[in-house]
Amino acid sequence: MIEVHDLHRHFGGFRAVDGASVRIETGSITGLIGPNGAGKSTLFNVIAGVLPPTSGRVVMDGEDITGLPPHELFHKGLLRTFQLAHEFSSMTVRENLMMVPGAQSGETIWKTWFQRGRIAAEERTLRRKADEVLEFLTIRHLADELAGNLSGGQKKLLELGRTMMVDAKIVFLDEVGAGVNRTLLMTIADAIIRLNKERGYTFCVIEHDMDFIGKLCDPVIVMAEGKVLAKGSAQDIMKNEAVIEAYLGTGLKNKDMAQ
Ligand SMILES: Nc1ncnc2c1ncn2[C@@H]1O[C@H](COP(=O)(O)OP(=O)(O)OP(=O)(O)O)[C@@H](O)[C@H]1O
Repeated sequence: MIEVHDLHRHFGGFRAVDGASVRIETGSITGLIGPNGAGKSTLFNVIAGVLPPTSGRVVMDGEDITGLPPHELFHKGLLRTFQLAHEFSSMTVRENLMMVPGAQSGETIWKTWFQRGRIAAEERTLRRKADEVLEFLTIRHLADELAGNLSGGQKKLLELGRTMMVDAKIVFLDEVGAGVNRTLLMTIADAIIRLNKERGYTFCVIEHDMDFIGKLCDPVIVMAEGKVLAKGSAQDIMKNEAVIEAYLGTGLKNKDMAQ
């Protein structure tokens, strides 16, 4: 479980996150929504160690993890997905999975230098694991494709696949649906649900598409102006007056909330 206590993140005098307290229960797929500029990504970045907080605390399973750098959180099983780095686009999909830090045994180069047989065995294991991940995500046929040639949605699946190469416990997904076609979006939703049900992953998902949020997330947390405005089931949230009010005038509400 992740507990965020009275978190603030200011940029100069601007309060991007302004005293947010949230709880992400183990085993949940928690949605994080809110109008543009509500502070969702900033909150994510503070939890995932990408940005230090101005004040407040982040606790994971009882342990204070406030301000820990991403690689330490990574070893604790807390991962935030990022768009594929540019340099990985010229590698194949399978190679991208095999390169995930921590997926290897972590031996020093010096030791492995004398154990080439072992490296080969480790590479076979990694390759098998990568292929299992691709199978799970229904993109085995893309194994030898260059990552740079994937569509937006396929890249999202690959990002998800990278979290499966290590023992992720909780995964933060930012704007999964941006630029992804409907069919692929539902493939991604299915993969998230199966990872949650079959492998015990906890997810926290930022997304503007309310169909996607409604299909996937319970509970849904709504942020506005750096604060938590409401928390509840997707159905309740869509009926909540304060939430509707917060979306009014942003142009988002009409498209995404009024369905
Ligand atoms: N590095 C930064 N420096 C200054 N202001 C920032 C910085 N990062 C974010 N902000 C501001 O903080 C506010 C919250 O941004 P944030 O990206 O967290 O919102 P969001 O809810 O994720 O919005 P969106 O849905 O548009 O991505 C915005 O007004 C943004 O301009």
